Amino acid sequence: MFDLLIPPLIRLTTQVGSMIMSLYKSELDIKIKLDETPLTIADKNAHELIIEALSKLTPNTPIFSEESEIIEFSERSKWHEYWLIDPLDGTRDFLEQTGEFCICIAYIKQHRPIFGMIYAPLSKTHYYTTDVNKAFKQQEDVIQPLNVHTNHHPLKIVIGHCSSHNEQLQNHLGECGTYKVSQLGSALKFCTIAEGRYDYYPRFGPCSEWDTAAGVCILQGAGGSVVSQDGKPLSYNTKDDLTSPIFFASNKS
Ligand SMILES: Nc1ncnc2c1ncn2[C@@H]1O[C@H](COP(=O)(O)O)[C@@H](OP(=O)(O)O)[C@H]1O
Ligand SMILES: [Mg+2]
Repeated sequence: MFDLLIPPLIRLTTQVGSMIMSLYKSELDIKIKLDETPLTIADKNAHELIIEALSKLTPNTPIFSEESEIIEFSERSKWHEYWLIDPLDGTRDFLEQTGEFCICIAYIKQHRPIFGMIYAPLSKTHYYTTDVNKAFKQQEDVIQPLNVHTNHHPLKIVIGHCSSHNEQLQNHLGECGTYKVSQLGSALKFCTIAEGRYDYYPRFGPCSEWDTAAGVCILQGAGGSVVSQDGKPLSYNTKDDLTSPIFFASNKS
């Protein structure tokens, strides 16, 4: 199913990415949401374009986006399969003009992501999985398989920009031996492990199911994994609350 959907999804995300780039570095009104993250016209337009296109591609599949109206768990719990979207992940980085933002599209089945696509509009790079759960990177029509790297020495760790003061993270890093840490915005962190550029991404700060689903699937396809503190894979659409737990994304399967 996804092998057939990949070409239209690449066209869609490229188009949405162009719209996002047309607003990059311009002065935008910023609304602060309840979770204290910013919202702009770029997030809203991206949401609308993606919902419109996905509704045509798979008319019978529910779609849930970071910018959707709240859908109560009593309703969502009836879904066995659905699209889970972050139309613009890394809005803060988009506004701060770091280039570290992306579009995330995941397909969830029985509480697990079975397809993921991430598009980085600035570098015009797609990352996606296929029907046989392999992961690929596509840039200017060059397609390369994604494979994690064995641990670098020192260990190459990637974290979010807002994470450096997180006490739990600092304690955890203290147990990581010799490492070099870099900061990067958005779900592109998962892609950098899938590409073999980094080894490990521990996340203690808040984030939501739409922030992780596509990245988890891509990293798994590249031979890595994402687990919560109990060592189990992350589950989706199992509760009222949409926040993701503390997790550890790594180059280990
Ligand atoms: N206080 C908070 N509560 C919930 N999610 C938060 C948050 N602060 C940041 N996030 C999530 O973290 C994402 C950014 O990740 P990172 O810090 O790794 O760059 C944001 O994505 P959006 O930009 O799509 O809102 C947002 O969903
Ligand atoms: Mg996000």
